[in-house]
Amino acid sequence: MTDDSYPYALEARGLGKKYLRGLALQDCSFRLPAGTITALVGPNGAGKSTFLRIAARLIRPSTGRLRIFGTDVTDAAALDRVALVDQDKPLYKGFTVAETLRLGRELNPRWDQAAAERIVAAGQVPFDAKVGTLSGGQRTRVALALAFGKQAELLLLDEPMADLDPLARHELSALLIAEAAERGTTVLMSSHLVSELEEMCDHLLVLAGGRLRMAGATDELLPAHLLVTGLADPGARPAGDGVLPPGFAERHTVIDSRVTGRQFTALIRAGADPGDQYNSAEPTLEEVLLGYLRSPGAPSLITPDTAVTTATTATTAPAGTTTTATGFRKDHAA
Ligand SMILES: Nc1ncnc2c1ncn2[C@@H]1O[C@H](COP(=O)(O)OP(=O)(O)OP(=O)(O)O)[C@@H](O)[C@H]1O
Repeated sequence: MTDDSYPYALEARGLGKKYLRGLALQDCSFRLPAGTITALVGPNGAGKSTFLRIAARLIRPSTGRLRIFGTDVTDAAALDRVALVDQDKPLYKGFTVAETLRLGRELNPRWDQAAAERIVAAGQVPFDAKVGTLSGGQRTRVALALAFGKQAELLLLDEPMADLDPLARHELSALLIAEAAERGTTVLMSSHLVSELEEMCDHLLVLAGGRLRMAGATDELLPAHLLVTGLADPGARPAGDGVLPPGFAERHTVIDSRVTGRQFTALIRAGADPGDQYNSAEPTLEEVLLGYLRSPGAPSLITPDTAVTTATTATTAPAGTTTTATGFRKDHAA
């Protein structure tokens, strides 16, 4: 179960990954409090799967460090505490569902057979069916059953609901939240389905172009922004800051702006009052996410509970080397 004495499930400092084709992740620094359910959001190719695969020890970071409940990810001890449900859901096609769960039981000393069976049974997946004959959604269910059976403290889910029908998605999300809440499991899940994220997640991590754009609790991030609408500058081009009234971009940190007809809409950081001549309201999660996804160059926002001090973010480890937690622990122990 979760180590109550260690407050952070994940702590990344200057984390980066370089593939032969280029950088997939660069200089990511943040921490996620234990017990949170976090949405990992970003456009295609943003680096989400790369981050999840580093956290699951499937690939090594090229730079920086990642700690899992205080243990460096390069330490094999971190593996017992983490389960990843990968986009590809690699399972043995020739095994039946029951044999797959038996394998899980034999490989994991803390195996919870009842939890694993509950997840399979809720989808009426036959225990004697071969995995290779299951639909994509049924395979997802078996992969989630394996992850929950393992009783991992940190559950990493890479687009877990993508191939589920809406009913199954709804039922499985509820089951997942209930199971996670009962055990205090920390969940980090990537998804493109904002409605699903809104229901399930209390924290957000937004990546774009391999860089961290936003991190924090949703109930802090949303009030940190305002969605402002008003009359667009009539002489302006219909794109970018040009649509905004004169001086607006100088007075506010503008994340994204658009024009529809004669109206502009701007997502800005809350702070200076935009004034009575505009309508302003707290944006929804979808409006904030769309704003950051549309404007990858916008200034990033990392809330204090997810920020790490920058003193050691420059620490790097060459690809393929084993890092130790020593300096990191010193700076970071709560
Ligand atoms: N094994 C690999 N070798 C080379 N490049 C890779 C590899 N895996 C990923 N990449 C590249 O790294 C970048 C990030 O990929 P990643 O799969 O992490 O993105 P993602 O955010 O999960 O995207 P999606 O939403 O499409 O799943 C992409 O440009 C991708 O092409």
